[in-house]
Amino acid sequence: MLEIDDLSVRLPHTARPAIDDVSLTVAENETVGLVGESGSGKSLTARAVLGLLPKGSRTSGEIRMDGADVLSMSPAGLRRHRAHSAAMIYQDPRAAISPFRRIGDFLTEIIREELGAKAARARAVELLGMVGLPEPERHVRQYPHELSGGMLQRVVIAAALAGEPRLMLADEPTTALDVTTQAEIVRLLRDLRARTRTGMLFITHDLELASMICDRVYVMYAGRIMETGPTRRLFARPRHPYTSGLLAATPRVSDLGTLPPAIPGRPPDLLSAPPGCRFAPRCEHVMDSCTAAVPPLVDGVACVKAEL
Ligand SMILES: Nc1ncnc2c1ncn2[C@@H]1O[C@H](COP(=O)(O)OP(=O)(O)OP(=O)(O)O)[C@@H](O)[C@H]1O
Repeated sequence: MLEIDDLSVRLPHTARPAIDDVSLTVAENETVGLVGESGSGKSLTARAVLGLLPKGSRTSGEIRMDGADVLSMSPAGLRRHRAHSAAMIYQDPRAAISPFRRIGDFLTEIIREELGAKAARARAVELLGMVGLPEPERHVRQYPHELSGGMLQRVVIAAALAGEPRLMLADEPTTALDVTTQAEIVRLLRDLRARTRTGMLFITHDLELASMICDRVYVMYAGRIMETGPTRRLFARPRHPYTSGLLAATPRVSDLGTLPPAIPGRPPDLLSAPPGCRFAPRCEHVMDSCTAAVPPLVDGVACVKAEL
């Protein structure tokens, strides 16, 4: 359904591409994780899928949604694409909804023209029911400040579903919520996928969360895919030192009182381009050949050591 081929995106005044030769697919009814530390290029990848890259970006490669080339779509084509083929769920629901608009108006924004006011309102009530809100008839008349963060995130998900998109792009959809609400939203996304067959690209820095919901995972670092594979295999037997490092650094409640080992150092910013493997400066297994050339992704892993 979604096919990204060798996508590179370079932002103005930077030393290396923010997205560097990324290939990624999402099939119908599949949930795919895009995981990595802050600044690795996850959000930018989602924005590229929506045709929403920052001005002045230089792009190469291809993004196809059901065969249609996203990067060459007209403005009208892109509007249709964002409503009906790929819809975004953002991290912070309070930032996504204007505080001055009623929930019903927000929800019917993209369908009002097509359906007319009355049918759009009925659809808004139906959508709020779909995402498990208790009193849809009342909620459509309410303003955002009258709902909790978790309820508002359900509204944002309902809005994403309004145009019956084929694909949902969920960018850290639970990060702004407390843990109990996080679990509820993850459950909702899982249920919706079973009911609607919508594919999902689930973006997160949280590996545990990815393991709960994703069929496959791509691990991204400094704009490149370091490793990819089925979730279960990736977590049981990580092959890239970065994936192992991320897994080891994930805190677990059972390890009470001990801090997990963090990966030393920080990811490179866009003004530096370490030669060869981008992760080499932080890698405990680094060898001379690591800095000689960028290791290609072979058989799901981009690491010289994994090929030995
Ligand atoms: N509009 C923009 N202008 C300039 N630089 C940008 C812009 N958007 C993203 N970047 C830069 O591109 C890189 C990738 O950012 P991106 O937001 O995709 O990372 P991320 O993995 O989603 O991280 P986070 O979890 O912090 O959002 C970062 O270095 C970021 O500073």
